[in-house]
Amino acid sequence: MNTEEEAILMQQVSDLTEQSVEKTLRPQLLNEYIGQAALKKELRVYIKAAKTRQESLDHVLLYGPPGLGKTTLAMIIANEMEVGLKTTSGPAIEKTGDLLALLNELEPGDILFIDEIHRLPTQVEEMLYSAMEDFFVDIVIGQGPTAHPVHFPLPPFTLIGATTRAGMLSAPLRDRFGIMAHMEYYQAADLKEIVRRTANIFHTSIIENGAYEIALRSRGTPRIANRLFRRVRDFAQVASKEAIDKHIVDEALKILHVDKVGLDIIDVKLLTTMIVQYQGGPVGINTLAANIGEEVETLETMYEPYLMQTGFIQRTARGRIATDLAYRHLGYTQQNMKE
Ligand SMILES: Nc1ncnc2c1ncn2[C@@H]1O[C@H](COP(=O)(O)OP(=O)(O)OP(=O)(O)O)[C@@H](O)[C@H]1O
Repeated sequence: MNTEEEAILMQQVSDLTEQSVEKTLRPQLLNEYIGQAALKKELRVYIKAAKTRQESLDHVLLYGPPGLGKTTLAMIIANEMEVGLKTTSGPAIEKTGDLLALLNELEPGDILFIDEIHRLPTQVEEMLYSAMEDFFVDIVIGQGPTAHPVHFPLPPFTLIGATTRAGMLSAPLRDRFGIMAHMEYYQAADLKEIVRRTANIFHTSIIENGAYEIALRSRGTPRIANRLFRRVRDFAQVASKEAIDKHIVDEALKILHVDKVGLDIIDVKLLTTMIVQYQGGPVGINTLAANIGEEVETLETMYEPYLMQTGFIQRTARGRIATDLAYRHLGYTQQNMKE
């Protein structure tokens, strides 16, 4: 095995470890799901009503930035409804036959969870319309003169779609979801609770100010909070700290280049490029992506939403602009000079 193959294998092992850690950390019921109070309250009503009527839950669209707990929530809904769950993702369903195979396996009331639903091929998406609305699909079997339509009834089921890009969903698909659930970035107080819960699962002591400091730097995102917690825990272990406190969090996150408000190297690179090379903008996302060597989609889904939410950049018709807050945060004046 050459060095490149070894690096790929190591990355795969690390991805698998991350995934299995995520599974362990997933809350199972709404009561254990921290934050998103308004959404949970709504879901409780819909779940209770559907169960009382002994009907399947209406189709649910979960949308919002990555790592906020969409997959977790889909699993919780299945647990609360006490039904089976089949999980897949948009890119994994390549042909209508793939979708049909999934639909065919559903028991009455089951949930089909499609992550990244905005990436479904058009034909597959079109097949979903009648499946969602009237629980049937019409397919054509055979080719040429022998081709004939077959009507395929389905059991009532719930489709839960998750997307980071609700705007990319076609109107006919979007309109077939009866429950639209917008996932919000988490408040620091909720993230602190998530960090404490994770510490508990890992049998690690954490002091209030340590959990809060991780929360403040987690970009409102549980997945990031859990990841930072695990890295800080490594530093605490090597430093033989009995409990994680703010001091060790500060030290570890300095080494990891995560700043006081959670910006990482790429955020800083993005803002600095806007300020230094483009006088704060407006500048197009393609230009920015090319400049800092990242994919446009990565910038649009992982970085931009948080930078906009926290007021570091604004989106205008002519491109992105860096705000005064961004200048001040990075120590620049409006003349692009480091203060
Ligand atoms: N409200 C919450 N309370 C506790 N832990 C949470 C919560 N939301 C998410 N998590 C944890 O954060 C991690 C990421 O959650 P999840 O995979 O559900 O996110 P996601 O929104 O589906 O992300 P993506 O769309 O990128 O797959 C999981 O380990 C999960 O346990």
